[in-house]
Amino acid sequence: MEMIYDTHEARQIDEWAKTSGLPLEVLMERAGSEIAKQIKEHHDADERILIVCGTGNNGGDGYVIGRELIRDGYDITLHAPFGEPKTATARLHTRYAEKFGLVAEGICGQYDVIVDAVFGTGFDGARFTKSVTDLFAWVQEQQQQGARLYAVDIPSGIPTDQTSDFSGKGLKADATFCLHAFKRSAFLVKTAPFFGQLKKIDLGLPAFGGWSLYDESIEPLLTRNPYGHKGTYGTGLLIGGSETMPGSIQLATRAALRTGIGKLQVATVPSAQLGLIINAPEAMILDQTTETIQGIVTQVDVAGIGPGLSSEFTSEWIDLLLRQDIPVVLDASALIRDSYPERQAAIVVTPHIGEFARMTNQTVAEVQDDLFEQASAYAMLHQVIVVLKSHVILIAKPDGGGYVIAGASSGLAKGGSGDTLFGLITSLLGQRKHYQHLSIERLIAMGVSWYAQASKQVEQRMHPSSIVATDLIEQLGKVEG
Ligand SMILES: NC(=O)C1=CN([C@@H]2O[C@H](COP(=O)(O)OP(=O)(O)OC[C@H]3O[C@@H](n4cnc5c(N)ncnc54)[C@H](O)[C@@H]3O)[C@@H](O)[C@H]2O)[C@H](O)CC1
Ligand SMILES: [K+]
Repeated sequence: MEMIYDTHEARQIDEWAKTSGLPLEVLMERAGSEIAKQIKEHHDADERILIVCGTGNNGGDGYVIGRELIRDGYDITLHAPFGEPKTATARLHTRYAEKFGLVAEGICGQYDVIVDAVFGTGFDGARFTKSVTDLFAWVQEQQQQGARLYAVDIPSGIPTDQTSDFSGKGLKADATFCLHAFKRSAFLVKTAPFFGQLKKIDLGLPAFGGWSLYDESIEPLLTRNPYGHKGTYGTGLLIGGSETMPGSIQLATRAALRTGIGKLQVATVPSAQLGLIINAPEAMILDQTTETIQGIVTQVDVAGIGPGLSSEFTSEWIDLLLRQDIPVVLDASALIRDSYPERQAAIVVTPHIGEFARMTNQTVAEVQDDLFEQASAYAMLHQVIVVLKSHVILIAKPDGGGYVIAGASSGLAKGGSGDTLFGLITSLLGQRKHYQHLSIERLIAMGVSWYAQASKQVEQRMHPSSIVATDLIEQLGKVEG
């Protein structure tokens, strides 16, 4: 799994390397030479390559890249618009690069490739001077004339951790070489488009830190125990649906049934019951009353509540579920609590970004700007697992870390997707006994990955605008791991 860092973690790993005996000069050498290698794989020595270097270590990386390329006979111009790098590490590499004939020059004419080594994690957005704006405008002009732009670590002008002060001004790369770990802003809605293709550069450091990009195989979810019976895969209870919103609970039910739960009980209203008889005859149907829920809750392995629900008893039912020693999934209209009881079994909340903004008394923009921190803060404060649905899906763990699942189809940005994901997560948590080797958060991440992969596959046969939740549910069974 690839790590996702904030500025603090990026500094910490540098510090760790230094105190463990590996100086920063070596990391810079690795970063620059690995990036140069990748550039050589895609470009010939006769292409005009410009490397623009800043005054910090990002600029130092640029000098190493330039040195490696010039050594191999590439046509390199190195430009340092704000003067030579000032850090000791970068200066060491500047001096060494000079021995290869690499010195800062002026810019002239059109370039085929531009390497952006101006600002990395040390960029200060509050200091946006005219010379920076002019430099960015010049680079953009070059891009319009056909230059390809590669960013080192982060596209210049882009903040690393959160985007609340982001001016919208920054270089827009075709690809970004992310050093050692991805940075948070590569997954934030305002800044993600600036990164282009993400390429991880291995610096040989150990994995460390809280957040990672979930990219593991979902194979374990698709393998069944040949000696299993329906009891092996748990019994789930879903509570949802109302007379005006009978559809959501049907989608949730069908998604749960398609993702392996052994038995499923669904407490819903009469109009939704009718739909379930036709569309999900495998489910067992219950009345949506306190008495019925009280009776069944002691006999299930997981309970999920919320989709399409509109009842004056919602709060009472949530209390009932939380009193049992089983995982509980809260979605949609069940996302109404501002505190949660201390308990052994997991509590999972699955808000979309709008619901999460309401739950935390913020605007959607405020949440989007600081997505990782917001999700982590809620998970840690309330000791719950947060599945936050945005353009990416974050799974925040109560210990402060989490997983990001990216790459789902844009066709999921519509009604019904959330109900599907809720059904899937509830179903997997009901099968905990079968998946004991996985932590609950990894099980959820794998489930979300299953959902994202299915959505991508549906995209191969229909336009994202046309995809509906039903297509996705059908596809779940066809994903191969
Ligand atoms: N482990 C790793 O990932 C490694 C990363 N490396 C690279 O180091 C940079 C971070 O370096 P740092 O020196 O801390 O900061 P920057 O180079 O990003 O920039 C600081 C530099 O820029 C000046 N500055 C900041 N904001 C502005 C502004 N708005 N206008 C003008 N000037 C500005 C500031 O004064 C400093 O001089 C990381 O991104 C990686 O690329 C290591 O090379 C290897 C290990
Ligand atoms: K950069």
